[in-house]
Order: sequence, then structure tokens, then C-alpha cells
Amino acid sequence: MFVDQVKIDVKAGNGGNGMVAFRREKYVPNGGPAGGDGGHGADIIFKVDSGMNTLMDFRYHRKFKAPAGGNGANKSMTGRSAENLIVPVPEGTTVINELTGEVVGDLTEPDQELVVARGGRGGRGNIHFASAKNPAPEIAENGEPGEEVSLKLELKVLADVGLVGFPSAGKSTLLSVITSAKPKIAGYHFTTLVPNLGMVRLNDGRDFAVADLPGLVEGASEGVGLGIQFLRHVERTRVILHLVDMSGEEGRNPFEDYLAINKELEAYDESILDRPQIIVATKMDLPESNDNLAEFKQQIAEDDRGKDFEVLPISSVTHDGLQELVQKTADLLEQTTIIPTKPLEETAEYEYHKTSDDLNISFDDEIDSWVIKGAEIERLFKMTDTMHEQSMLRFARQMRGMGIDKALRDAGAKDGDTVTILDFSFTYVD
Ligand SMILES: Nc1nc2c(ncn2[C@@H]2O[C@H](COP(=O)(O)OP(=O)(O)OP(=O)(O)O)[C@@H](O)[C@H]2O)c(=O)[nH]1
Ligand SMILES: [Mg+2]
Repeated sequence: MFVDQVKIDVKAGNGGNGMVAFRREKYVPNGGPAGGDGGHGADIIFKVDSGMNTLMDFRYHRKFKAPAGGNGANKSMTGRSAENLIVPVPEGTTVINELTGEVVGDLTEPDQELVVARGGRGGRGNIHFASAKNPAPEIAENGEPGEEVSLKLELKVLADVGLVGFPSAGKSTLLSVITSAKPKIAGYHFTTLVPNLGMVRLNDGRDFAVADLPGLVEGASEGVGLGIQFLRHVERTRVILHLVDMSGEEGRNPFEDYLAINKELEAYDESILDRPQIIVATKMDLPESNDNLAEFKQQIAEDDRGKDFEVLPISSVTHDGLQELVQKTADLLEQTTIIPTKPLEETAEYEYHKTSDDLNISFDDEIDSWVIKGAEIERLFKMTDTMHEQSMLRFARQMRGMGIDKALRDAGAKDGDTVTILDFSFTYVD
């Protein structure tokens, strides 16, 4: 389960100011007070929109400001009340006050509404301040300011489609060109350390959520490389896009890569290979790719499982084949009813080491979803040649950033202990 999370600021509309005015009537030298009240400032209201599946839209729009009420006018006219600002959110959104951590509300029903910031009351005009002593008051109230609050929105998202493949096969690049996600992309292995999520929207209105997963290597199902915790995400996706680099760079052989990855998926859970899979032949813009693809297609035609899978060539650079890929993926999703039924509990293993100074970065205490079972089990991140030290270091940092270290310390983990962490979920924090 991914927790899509975003922080936003909302500011409801200020109330309009009350007016100081007096009646001006013919032949009446000093009329009584006639300043009207200010109008009500707009509320900010979240409303469930069943067409939304993620909080992606909020990544590009983080500040919401509602209009102020109109000021009061003369002739006792009340200012116009501002129209409330309705902000659509996906079903299942939890709204949390960023400052206090208090849950403001859960939006779980279609069309459900939640006022997240109240507009200010309009100020009273001078007609309200007239008294026997002061029949012509020169005072009026200003409108109340609208509520202003920082909110954290959280949404649990299941990915429909998982991108799997060898490191550097082009998974993150593909995600970046078919969705608005901006994952890190680089020419070294294990660039992606935790899954990235993106939404694909088709012109025909269909959409699906794609998880870009860290690269898999031989032994992944036993914890090599970034370990098996990411395979758990594959387990929950309905369709697998298996990316195979056709460029032959670094002396790689596409068919061998393909077999190695499937072997890991199978070793992890046999039933995963029964799941619909599209083989995505990547980097078709590179010179050797065409020849390699021809050979790959011959090899796969003779492979027991592979022969049933479609091979779609793409280039994320020229965008060739992308349209067809997303269409076919959406079609396949429509035909696929498998809903992964593994228990929700996830586990991950993490070898605890006392934080060395050079890696000591601040802990993110906000994340409290780690449950420590206790020190047990053998070691977990086996280093491989493909995972160079820098990647390991970055991964360690990332884990720290998630607050695991602190949680482990609090649970009494000792240097060198390996622990199992339950309730493993990825939280996106900007
Ligand atoms: N020429 C070409 N290069 C590509 C294409 N797609 C990806 N690349 C390059 O391949 C390298 C690896 O791309 P990524 O998208 O980071 O690969 P990844 O599969 O996410 O890798 P990991 O996160 O390490 O598992 C980068 O240098 C990309 O620019 C493509 O279609 N054509
Ligand atoms: Mg990547």
C-alpha cells in the first residue's frame, strides 16, 4: 500500500468590512448612520470527486485562497457574501491539521463535503453602533480574517500496474513520460530506492496508477540488492509491465535479463507469473536495439511462459510506442479481475547499525507507521557487485529519513541486530 501524501496551505476568505456612512436626504442636514455590514468570506470546502484516484493534482497546486466578502456599502447595504471555494479530493482522503496532527476529517463517501477553513464574518456597519449618546457613530468593524491552516492530505493507493525490470532498464524514465511524476533518473543502477507512483490518464477518460519499482537483480527474492520488500508491491499489482533494455549496453543480453527477472518473481511467488504481463522492449532509439529485438522475439517465442506475452517496443526518448503501450495496458486492466489477496501486513527487514556521524541526518519523526517486532532473523541487505557503495549509502540515508533508525533505537535494537519491521508502507514526503 502506498501512502500518497501532500501538504497544502488553505486560507479562507476574509469577511468584508463594515461601512461608515450616513443618510443623505434632501432637506435633512444630518441623516442617521447608514453604513452596511460586510459580506461573509468564502469557506474552503473539500468535496469527494469519484473521478480522482490520487493526490497528484495537489503537487502542482498547493495553495488555496478563497475570496473575501464584499465590504458594506451606504444606504445600509450589506456586502456580497463570497462564494465558497470547493476543492475536489479523491475518495478515501484523510485530512490532518499539519500543526496539531489532529485529524480534521475522513472523506469516505461519494460527494461528501468537509469545511476545512471557515470564511471570516463580515464586520458590522455603523448602523449597529448608533446609541442615544452617539446617534452618528463614526465607527464600523473590520471583517474577521478567514481561517488559515496548513493541512496534510493522505490517501492510501494501490497501484494497478507495476514496472519491473533490471536496474537501468528505463522504468523511471517510462514513468516520467507517461505520467506527471518526476522520478529520479540516472545512468547508474539502483537509482530508484523506493517506489514512485504516477497516474496515467488516457484521452478516453480511463486511468490507472503505475508503480515504478526499484530494479531487481538475481537473488532479489532472497534479499539481494534492494531486497524483497519491493516484490511485495508487485504482488499487489494487477498487471506487470516487464521492461527489458534492448540496447545491449554493458554487454547485457536482453533475453537473459528477462529470464533472470522472471525467475526472481517466480521464486518470490509462483502465482505472480500468471499475472498478465506485457514485455516492454525499451531504448529502441539506440543503434543495436533493432537487431537485439529481432533475436529476443525469436527466443521468447520458444519460451514456455514468454510466448504468451506480448512484446511492445518503445522509446521513452522519441516516445515511439508509448501510446500503444498505455492503450494495451488499460485494455489488459479491464480484462483483469485478479485482486491480489495476500494479507495486508507487510514486513521488511533492516539491519540496524549504529548511526555513524557522516550519515547522521535528521530523523523524520512524523512517520509513525513503523512497528518493530523485535530483533530476530538473519542479515538482510546482502551487497552485490551491481549495487555500488554509493547506492547503499543513499539507501541507508533514505531509510533514516523515514525514521526507521529512531524507531529501532527506541525499541532497543543493538548494533548489528537484524529486525523485522511490520506495516511496511512508503510515505511520500517532499
Ligand atoms: N536512449 C535511451 N535511453 C533511455 C531510455 N529510457 C531510459 N534511458 C536511459 O537509461 C538510464 C536508466 O534509466 P532509468 O529510467 O533511471 O532506469 P530504471 O530502470 O528506473 O533504473 P533503476 O531505478 O536503477 O532500477 C538513464 O540514463 C536514462 O536516460 C530510452 O528510451 N532511450
Ligand atoms: Mg528507476
